[in-house]
Amino acid sequence: MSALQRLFGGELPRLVMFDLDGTLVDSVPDLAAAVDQVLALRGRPAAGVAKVKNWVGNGALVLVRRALAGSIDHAQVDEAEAQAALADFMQAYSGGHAATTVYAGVPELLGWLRERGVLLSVITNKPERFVAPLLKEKGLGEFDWIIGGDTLPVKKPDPAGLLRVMSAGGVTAQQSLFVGDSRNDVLAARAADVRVVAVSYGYNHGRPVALENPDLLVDSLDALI
Ligand SMILES: O=C(O)COP(=O)(O)O
Ligand SMILES: [Mg+2]
Repeated sequence: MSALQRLFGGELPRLVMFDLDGTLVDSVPDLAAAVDQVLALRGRPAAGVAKVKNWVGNGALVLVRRALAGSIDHAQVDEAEAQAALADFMQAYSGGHAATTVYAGVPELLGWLRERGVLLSVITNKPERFVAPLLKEKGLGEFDWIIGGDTLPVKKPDPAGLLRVMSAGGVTAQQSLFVGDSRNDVLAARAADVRVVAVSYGYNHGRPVALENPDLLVDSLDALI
């Protein structure tokens, strides 16, 4: 029996919802390049991949606020300045996803779930406009529902995206799984009463995601099959 079936008492979930950045794709190289362009426009030194990796996960506005602050704590950043930087970021990140790569094990799990008729969704805090083009460019195939960070009035850790998708699919929380890399993913899944698998390789603000107490922690997604 697969690890996924073990987690569901011998059955398969009917719906699997995935986080995107740090779970399906390693997108930090392109995110960092866009952040560094925003900083360069302001005459500021580049942040680089290592810092940006710890700043990703709360959406584009928080990412640029952290970049302007130069730290994960962005409380002091002026809102008008942040909005101007966000506009520059959206422009810079539209440059494409050439440096973004799909994590090992992802195509295998997606193919395995599709063969079994499991419903699939992506629920990410990345702005919605970037999501479908990125999934297409990386050959990750069709998902039944995509929710971006600006699709709804709230984003993860709020469970609204998960609730919306489960309702659209006519699927209960018991029949659903969330797969993510960060605290926000675990909190959103818990708030929706959905089981959650975490991947150890992603971005969790510099903190091991095991500390967030997922139901299962895997080093690669093909460990589920
Ligand atoms: O844009 C972000 O903050 C990261 O999004 P994620 O929810 O796909 O990890
Ligand atoms: Mg993530």
